[in-house]
Amino acid sequence: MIFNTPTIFASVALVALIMAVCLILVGQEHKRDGMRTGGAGLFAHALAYCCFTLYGQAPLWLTYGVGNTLLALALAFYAASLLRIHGQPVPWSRIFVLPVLMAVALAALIDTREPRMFAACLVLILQCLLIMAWAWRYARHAGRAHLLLLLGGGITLIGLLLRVAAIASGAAAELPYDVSNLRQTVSVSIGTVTVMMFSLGLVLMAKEKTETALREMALRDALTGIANRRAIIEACEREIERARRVGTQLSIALLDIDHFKRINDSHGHLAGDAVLRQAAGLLRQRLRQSDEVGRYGGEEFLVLLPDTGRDGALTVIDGLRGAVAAQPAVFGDLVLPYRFSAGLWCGVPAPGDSSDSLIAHADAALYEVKAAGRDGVSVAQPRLA
Ligand SMILES: Nc1nc2c(ncn2[C@@H]2O[C@H](COP(=O)(O)OP(=O)(O)OP(=O)(O)O)[C@@H](O)[C@H]2O)c(=O)[nH]1
Repeated sequence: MIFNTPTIFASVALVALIMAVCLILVGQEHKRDGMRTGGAGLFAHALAYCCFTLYGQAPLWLTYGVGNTLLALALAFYAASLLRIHGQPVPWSRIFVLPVLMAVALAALIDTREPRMFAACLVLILQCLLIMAWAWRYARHAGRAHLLLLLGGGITLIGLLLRVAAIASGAAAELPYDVSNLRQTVSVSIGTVTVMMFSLGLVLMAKEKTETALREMALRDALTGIANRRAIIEACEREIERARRVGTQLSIALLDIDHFKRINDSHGHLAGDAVLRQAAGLLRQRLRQSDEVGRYGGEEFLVLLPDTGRDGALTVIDGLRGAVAAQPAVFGDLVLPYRFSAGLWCGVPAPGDSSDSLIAHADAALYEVKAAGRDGVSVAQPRLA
């Protein structure tokens, strides 16, 4: 089916304009999430296609030169939007090199036919490749929205390569923007795919990014930055299940800072917060990557030591106690020494064991240490077979 080429240009321009207005309106609320930048790209896209619509009725420098430069500008904004959505700094001067190159090349080659067409396609191809590379690099871990950019970029690339092939094979005369034939219908309709897939891809990417950030926030303790109670209990369930399945040892340690209330009462809540932050940082720093630590309660931390039996766990806890003694917390000019007590459960989880029951054993051991004067470790008694 062959469509009238200027009509396709006008339709794409209208779609791009509507979507630009939507994104710019939505982006007002969240200035840094890349929506307004994406909207600016769509606006440039719409203007570019308006220029193409006028082909044959207005000067070539406007319909071809400005039109293609606006299209390059649109792709530059899409690339910038992608970076903004993923919290990356936008290298504005480098991003605009390709649109500037397009403007300069078309100014120099506007009176030629094949060279100017080649130059325009080449710059757009480079920009598509850049968007695809950045979508792959920055977005693939957040979800699947990057696939839309990869697909949209890929289809646009195919369209551009078909144009290059047509120009190279001497068919450039069939490609002016006011000629309607099958080749033009296919090639120009691809512009619709670019607009739809890039804009939808960017919006979904922003959504995925926000969801990832919310998920992270829901599992982090705001004060210390380590896992919160919910996250560490989930991790505990996972480790219990894994240790039971594989039949390996697991140690669960409940650490509680001694007389923490006194720190708050003597130096204020902010000093207490500084102690909690320092303790959390120290635990994270001293433990292995495969170990897990989370804030279980006010001044209580839960530590999971996979593949670690009683002796190993006692060595780890002694190491932590030594580190805490050697590195008191600091709050302004204040040096705040602190100690902690630890209750441990160690063993291979049995079928009925859950995080609740094993943490309760560690808690009972911790209670013994507190009752015996604090600043020590106790291991829950192994269950009788
Ligand atoms: N600064 C600060 N204090 C907190 C936070 N969460 C809980 N606390 C305080 O931690 C204190 C815990 O007090 P207790 O449960 O009596 O424990 P403790 O003083 O450490 O006594 P022992 O555990 O028996 O050694 C309370 O005063 C809580 O207000 C927090 O996020 N920041």
